[in-house]
Amino acid sequence: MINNIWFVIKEKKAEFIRVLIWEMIHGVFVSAPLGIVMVIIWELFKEFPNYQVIWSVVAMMTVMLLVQFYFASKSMVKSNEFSFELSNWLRLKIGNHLQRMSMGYFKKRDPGDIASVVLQDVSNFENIFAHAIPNIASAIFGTFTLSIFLFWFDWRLAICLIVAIPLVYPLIWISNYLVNKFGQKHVKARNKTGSSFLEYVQGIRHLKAFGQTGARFKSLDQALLELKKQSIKVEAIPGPIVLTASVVFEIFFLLSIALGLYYFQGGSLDLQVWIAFLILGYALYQPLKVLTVEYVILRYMNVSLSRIRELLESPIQNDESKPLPTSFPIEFKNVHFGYDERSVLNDISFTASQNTMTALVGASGSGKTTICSLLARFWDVDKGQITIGGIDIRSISMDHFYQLFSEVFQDVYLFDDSIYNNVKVGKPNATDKEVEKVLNKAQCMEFISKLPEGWHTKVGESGSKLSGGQKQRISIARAMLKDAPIVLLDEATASLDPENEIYIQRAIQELIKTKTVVVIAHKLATIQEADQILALKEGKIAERGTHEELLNQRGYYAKLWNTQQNASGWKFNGQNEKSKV
Ligand SMILES: Nc1ncnc2c1ncn2[C@@H]1O[C@H](COP(=O)(O)OP(=O)(O)OP(=O)(O)O)[C@@H](O)[C@H]1O
Repeated sequence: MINNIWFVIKEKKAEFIRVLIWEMIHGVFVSAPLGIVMVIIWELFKEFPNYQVIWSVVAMMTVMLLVQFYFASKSMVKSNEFSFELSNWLRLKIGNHLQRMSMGYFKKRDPGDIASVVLQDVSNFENIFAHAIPNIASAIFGTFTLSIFLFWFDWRLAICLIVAIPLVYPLIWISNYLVNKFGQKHVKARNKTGSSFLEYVQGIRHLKAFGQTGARFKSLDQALLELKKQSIKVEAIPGPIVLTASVVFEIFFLLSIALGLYYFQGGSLDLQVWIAFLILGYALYQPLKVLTVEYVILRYMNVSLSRIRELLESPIQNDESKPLPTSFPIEFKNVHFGYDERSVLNDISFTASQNTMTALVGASGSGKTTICSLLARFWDVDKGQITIGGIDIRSISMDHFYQLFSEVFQDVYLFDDSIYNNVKVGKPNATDKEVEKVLNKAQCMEFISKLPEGWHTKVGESGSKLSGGQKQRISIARAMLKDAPIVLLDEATASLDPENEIYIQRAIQELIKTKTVVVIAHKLATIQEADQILALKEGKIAERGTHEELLNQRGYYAKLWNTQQNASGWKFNGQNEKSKV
């Protein structure tokens, strides 16, 4: 557990130790007045009490109480500030780490689970530093201070009280085991509920359409029931442990009373010392009870710490800073790649010269998207190499790497913000003039002028207030503003009506001027002008050349072309029959 804490906060150790020192001092000042008050009892038991001494002790205690108040408020503020700052810092650290991980990680791990680490586990982590550790530090030092007084008064009775502490250890061991076991199950149930909710809410439109809301709700209901069951179990663990620990402490307190009586009757213990033990002995166990509860909580939080650590230890993509490319031809050299065990790309080699257009075509599943994903480093190649300007893309730092690309995908992602701000994502310091220019070039002004607030109109979540074609044009404007030397286009016009398609084709022509372009196109008619066309078949390049060259080969590409030409004659006339237009 300590290992996990140290690992997660390694850059913040010094601050943590400073906060801990405040807590320790606080713990000492909570217990010290109790020991000092015994001096009054001592004095009162004397035949001629010195009231001067008693007044001095009262004055001293007043000062100590003020100091205690000062340290209590200081340590509370400091530990809260530190924990909030720490959780904020940790979320950024995780975000930064996630950014540098390959897409493979996100495909394998449930996004709801990742969100749960960032939100729930980091909240638990915050509680460790805001409550658990401060309480534990203060309890340990409080107990330590009282123990010093007890040993000073009478070591025999002090040992009798202290001996209870190691006896509670087996309980701690059991709690470790139980909390680990049930804590993991609880976290699993919590994640499952989160994911089920997410899936339910995201898919509610489709569930309604297919009349499946009831069936899906059942699985959500089951997840909630499981969470309830695991929550009860995890909540129930501290109860018996804390209770048993309390019983052990009470027993040893009673034993110390009996032992004190025995020594008192035997004449080896003064009455005032015995009274001191009756008071301080009881007080000694109070912080220890707090300690037991907090320790069990801390063990549970350790499940969260392990999850945070596991995420932070997941490998990131190598991004050593080597020389940056100064020209932008792309080269695939004998690239092999598979998502899992199954090979998807086999020995892919091609060069896309600077400022030329390379089109990827082929049947569904032939590997077109995978080639673009490897080029954009969503994944890294298994074998072979991809270079830009002669430099292996794995050795370009991620920050620089993403500046090399503009991507226009079919699946456009827009932020729930204004059109203006969505476009400015491409270049945050762009002037209004630049934004206007790209919106014009991307054929957006025509529909923006009809919106109530022009380019300040909010687009809704994921651009829900705009049509597919409008969203795509905005994403093209964003890519234009970024003005990156390489453009990746993925089926940008696949599902558009003819009018939108014309607008988008115009916008794309503007975007790709003087760029190195790699385009995935299902509509072969749109890439007839490409400098080279790679026809992919089952993860291999079956043919390559210009449109004319490939048609003349009368091979795979020519077949695809002919099929599409024929398919363009499909007409829906009510009975799904084929007829030439
Ligand atoms: N994330 C993934 N995990 C596992 N397999 C995948 C993943 N993405 C794609 N595949 C598989 O890799 C193969 C190539 O897929 P890819 O998406 O590159 O094909 P594509 O030519 O772009 O297809 P489409 O034209 O339908 O988009 C397919 O068999 C697909 O099932």
